[in-house]
Amino acid sequence: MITATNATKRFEDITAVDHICAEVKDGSVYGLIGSNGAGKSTFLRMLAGILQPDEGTVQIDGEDIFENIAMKERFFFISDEQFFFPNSTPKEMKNYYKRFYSKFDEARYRKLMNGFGLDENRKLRTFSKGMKKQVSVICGVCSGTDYLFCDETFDGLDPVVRQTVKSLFAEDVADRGLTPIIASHNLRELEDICDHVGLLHRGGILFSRDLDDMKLGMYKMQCIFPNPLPDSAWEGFDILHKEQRGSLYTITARGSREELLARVNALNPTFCEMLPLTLEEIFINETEVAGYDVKKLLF
Ligand SMILES: Nc1ncnc2c1ncn2[C@@H]1O[C@H](COP(=O)(O)OP(=O)(O)OP(=O)(O)O)[C@@H](O)[C@H]1O
Repeated sequence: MITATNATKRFEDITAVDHICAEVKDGSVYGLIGSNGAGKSTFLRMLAGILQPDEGTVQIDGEDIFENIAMKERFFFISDEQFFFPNSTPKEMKNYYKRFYSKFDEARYRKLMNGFGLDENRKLRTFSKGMKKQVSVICGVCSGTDYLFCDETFDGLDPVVRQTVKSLFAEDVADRGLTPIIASHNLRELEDICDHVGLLHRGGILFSRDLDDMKLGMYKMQCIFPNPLPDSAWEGFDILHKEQRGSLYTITARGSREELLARVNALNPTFCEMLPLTLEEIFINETEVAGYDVKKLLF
């Protein structure tokens, strides 16, 4: 398990990460969301042992990460600014990682390189940004580490590759309990992969939730009422959001599915359906309730 306790990092007068406390459970997919400059990369660089916290601790299974050689084999960092040796090829990078990561799965590396249509003997400097990211992802998942730290990993990948990469991560989470921590400024990007999201703002974690908990007991309903309803009709509902366009009402409310349906049906709609909530909607609703305007922070 990864634990950050009051982790703080300053660059002269800038506090990039400000007393972060977070726990990342093994086998979960943790999304780290935040606007530009929120501190996501700095936090990941602390997790990867590149930066030493000025205050607090960042630990894996109770052991500090910084300058802990044995710990380095437990994670792979797919940095936003990827590092490859000058003039190297994917094959040379793979051989380097193989020396470093004892569980490196070469057969899988070959399969994935072929699957992605990448030439392992071509110089990486001749690869596109997206192709370089693909090589990093392949090396990352093949390294057999417990943790994968991803900084804007989906940026620059086309939609098909993005989905493939998400599937690869999901496979490893299910098969061998991999724990990816994915930093992104795009909540939508994490919609279908994360089970826990932390919202970082000005170096601090503003909000951190399990998505299952957030989804539980929150529903969106679209209903048509032939006649306008008085506001009093909604009394007794725990409404998070209400929108009316003519006879169409879109309501987001807390409660059990059955209870909400029964209440709405008692108002005699001509039509009513339950719609799935997007991660963005859940987050906006939850943070609004907590007094934050997340739209200003992320969009
Ligand atoms: N090496 C550094 N020297 C000085 N300031 C730094 C350094 N690295 C980061 N910072 C500052 O720390 C703050 C957080 O930066 P960081 O890169 O962690 O944000 P981020 O959330 O990853 O942003 P983005 O989404 O734009 O990549 C910013 O104000 C940034 O200018």
